[in-house]
Amino acid sequence: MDRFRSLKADLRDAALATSANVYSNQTHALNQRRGAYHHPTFLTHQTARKVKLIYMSDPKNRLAVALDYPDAYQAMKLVDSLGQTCQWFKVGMELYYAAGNDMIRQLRDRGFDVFLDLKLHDIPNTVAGAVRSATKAGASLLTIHASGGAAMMTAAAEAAKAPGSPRLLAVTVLTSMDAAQLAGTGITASPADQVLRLAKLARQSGIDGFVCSAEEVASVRAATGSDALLVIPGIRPTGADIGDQKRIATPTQAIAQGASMLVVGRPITQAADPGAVAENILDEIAQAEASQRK
Ligand SMILES: O=c1ccn([C@@H]2O[C@H](COP(=O)(O)O)[C@@H](O)[C@H]2O)c(=O)[nH]1
Repeated sequence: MDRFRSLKADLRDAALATSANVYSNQTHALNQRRGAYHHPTFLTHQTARKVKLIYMSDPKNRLAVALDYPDAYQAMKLVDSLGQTCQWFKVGMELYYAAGNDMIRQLRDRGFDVFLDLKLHDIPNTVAGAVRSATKAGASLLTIHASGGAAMMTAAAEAAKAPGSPRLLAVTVLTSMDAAQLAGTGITASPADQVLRLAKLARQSGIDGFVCSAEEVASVRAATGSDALLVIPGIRPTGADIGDQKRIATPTQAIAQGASMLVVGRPITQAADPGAVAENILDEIAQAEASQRK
């Protein structure tokens, strides 16, 4: 019995590590050539007692830096200051509306992966078209709002079946909202219940990536499976300014709860030494990951 429990835990950890590594058709070959990330390496040792899965995952694939800047110059200044410390950059509305696809191209030309956080929320036909346009832009991840409903998410998922499409992430309840703010929009469910409801709806609509806070990640993981990509903003290293975020966690807490990838903006971008903060977060991710494997 113990043998099976241990194997199950190994498989769960391995699946978790796999889900943290997001492959897009467009960037996969390039990344492999560059060795920019290590796919989880599975070495199967058949021993008399059990099958052991050993894997390596790269913490760099579990951190996306939010480039919330008003122009490409400031964004690239931060990117360049980080050198090769980080692999994933998130381009949100502020930067995309100012710099457009050229911003994505610049990041990709430097070998980085792009998470396009546009939080699409419109009628199904319009969102499907936006997914097709974002595919041409070259992002690896793209967000839509789960509150757009099942028909909208199904249309987005259909559009994202085209080769080279980004993997879709359904944003559940924004991490800047608490129960009172949610109630103000007419939703009387707790953030935890509403997140779970929307994640299940997204899953049924063909979406297998979700954005929620660390407070809900364990229940979303349980409901959506080990292959789901759970992306968590509202990350605040100990002592960092909370700002407008409400449902927050440290990197260690988020990984321990089952996050696949963390999104961190201001704690890195507003720091006196962004590279040092990013490295500390990557260390925290590596340590949290290691203690999960114990
Ligand atoms: O629920 C959500 C969804 C997206 N975000 C985005 O993540 C970053 C967080 O930035 P910080 O500076 O670390 O707060 C930002 O780009 C948001 O648009 C989120 O915070 N919550």
